Amino acid sequence: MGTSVRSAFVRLVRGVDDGGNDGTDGLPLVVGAAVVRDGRVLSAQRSGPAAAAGRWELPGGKVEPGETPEAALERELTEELRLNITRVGWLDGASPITTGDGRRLQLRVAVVRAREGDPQLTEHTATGWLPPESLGVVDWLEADRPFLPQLARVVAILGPMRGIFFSEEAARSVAARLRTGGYDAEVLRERLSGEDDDEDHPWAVVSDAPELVLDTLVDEFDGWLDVEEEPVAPVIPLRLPKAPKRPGGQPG
Ligand SMILES: Nc1nc2c([nH]c(=O)n2[C@H]2C[C@H](O)[C@@H](COP(=O)(O)OP(=O)(O)OP(=O)(O)O)O2)c(=O)[nH]1
Repeated sequence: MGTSVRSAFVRLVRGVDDGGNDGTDGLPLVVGAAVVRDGRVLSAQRSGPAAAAGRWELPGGKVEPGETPEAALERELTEELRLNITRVGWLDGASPITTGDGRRLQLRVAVVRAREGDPQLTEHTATGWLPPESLGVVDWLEADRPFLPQLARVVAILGPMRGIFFSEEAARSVAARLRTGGYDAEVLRERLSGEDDDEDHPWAVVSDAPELVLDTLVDEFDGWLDVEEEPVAPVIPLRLPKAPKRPGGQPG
């Protein structure tokens, strides 16, 4: 990608970050992971402090000084639940948090995949996998609630494939075209602010459209298809009989 395109992208992302009117500007960041597996979202029940104990959250925690939000997510998910994650994209928006001792923070949420293995409890008292239509059944921390409608839509359509674009405009145009064609489509932001790295993907369109449809739009809007690798099931050797089976073993 050329420098001018990249810096335009960086400005674009920063502009979106700065332009928010949700009162979260500049507040220290807490990142939460919506781990999605088999169409369900992992929720985790807090063990403390007293005011939050028993309530549900997206596993994660505070971003440490000098740490990227992505690294913080990976660290927290390993520490708290022993899960190795890959990131799918950041949901839009940030939500203000006021802690029990009066500190103000902001919550951002990423949709992630966990490689393999079940979550192991180290800090939480329980975990549960919620289908998108039942996200509201648990008692979420306040800051998580604004994300639930968006999260439900993304989970409902999250397939193994998505289109990636370097401009928000392209991603939103593709999503609009898909919706016009009768498909569901959501735009996810791939990172919080412009880090200059060719490997980083700025905007993703998640849709239930068939590959051919998404592929055509990806070509037209100068993006590419990102195919999520599905875990490969282990091959269990079949135990085949060595001879034809006949009742009583008699020749037929
Ligand atoms: N992890 C997480 N914290 C959330 C969510 N929603 C929400 O309001 N919070 C609040 C609870 C806490 O006040 C704060 C995050 O604190 P934490 O205790 O999880 O963070 P941490 O692991 O970095 O903790 P610490 O040991 O540094 O205190 O954000 C959420 O979905 N996930």
